[in-house]
Amino acid sequence: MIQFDQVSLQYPATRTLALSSVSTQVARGEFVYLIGHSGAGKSSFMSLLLKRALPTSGEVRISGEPLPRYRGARVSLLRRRMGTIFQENMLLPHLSAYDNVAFALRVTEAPQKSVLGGWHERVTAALRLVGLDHKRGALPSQLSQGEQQRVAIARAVVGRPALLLADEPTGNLDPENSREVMRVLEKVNERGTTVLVATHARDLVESQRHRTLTLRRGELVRDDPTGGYQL
Ligand SMILES: Nc1ncnc2c1ncn2[C@@H]1O[C@H](COP(=O)(O)OP(=O)(O)OP(=O)(O)O)[C@@H](O)[C@H]1O
Repeated sequence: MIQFDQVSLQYPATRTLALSSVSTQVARGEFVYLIGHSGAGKSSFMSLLLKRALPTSGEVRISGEPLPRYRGARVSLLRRRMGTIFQENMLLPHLSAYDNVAFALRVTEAPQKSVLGGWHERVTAALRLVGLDHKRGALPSQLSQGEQQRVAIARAVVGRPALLLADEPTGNLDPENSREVMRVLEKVNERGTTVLVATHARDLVESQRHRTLTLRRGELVRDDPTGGYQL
């Protein structure tokens, strides 16, 4: 699903070397944590996958295809095949939980295809997956932080992405809500979506174990298939 081959990323403005010769692969269907101190390069790793940044050297491939070959409309297509979740859930404040999820489907799918696909069923299924169908009419301000983050997950997966990228998805949450969000991400993974989670949440990485990649000052220093939080 993801292949990094000797990937380095240096930001031109500051000349910061955010990633240094990183090589790794993530297979379809895996659940992988990306950990490291602040500034270690986790978000930069994600930015390359979203083609928000280009490697200074080396190659990033998704589904076997080098990312630089993706241009224009194909970049949009690439992003549609990826769901994203960030620390700030960025829900639209004036739309209900249901409409936030439906809106995502509307902007990512061709209209005729969506009609055939049954929007309503898909939005309902996504809200059920995160356990919030009963709150479908609530505005984000009427939901707890944890519930808002679960709506954000529903929005990220309603288009059935092959890959879900989550950058600090539990950053704003208390331990109970954090565990719940991680359980929902595991459910998404069980349905076949490859999940990559960049996180500082030691407790979660320790308790809900998955393969763990550790970055240190831009270098990939550890790849542990059994997981555990060791920086
Ligand atoms: N747009 C940018 N321009 C210049 N330097 C950047 C940019 N984004 C990140 N950096 C630098 O690149 C390095 C890696 O940053 P990155 O955001 O990838 O780390 P991180 O592991 O995600 O950190 P955190 O856990 O704090 O979010 C840091 O030294 C950072 O200051």
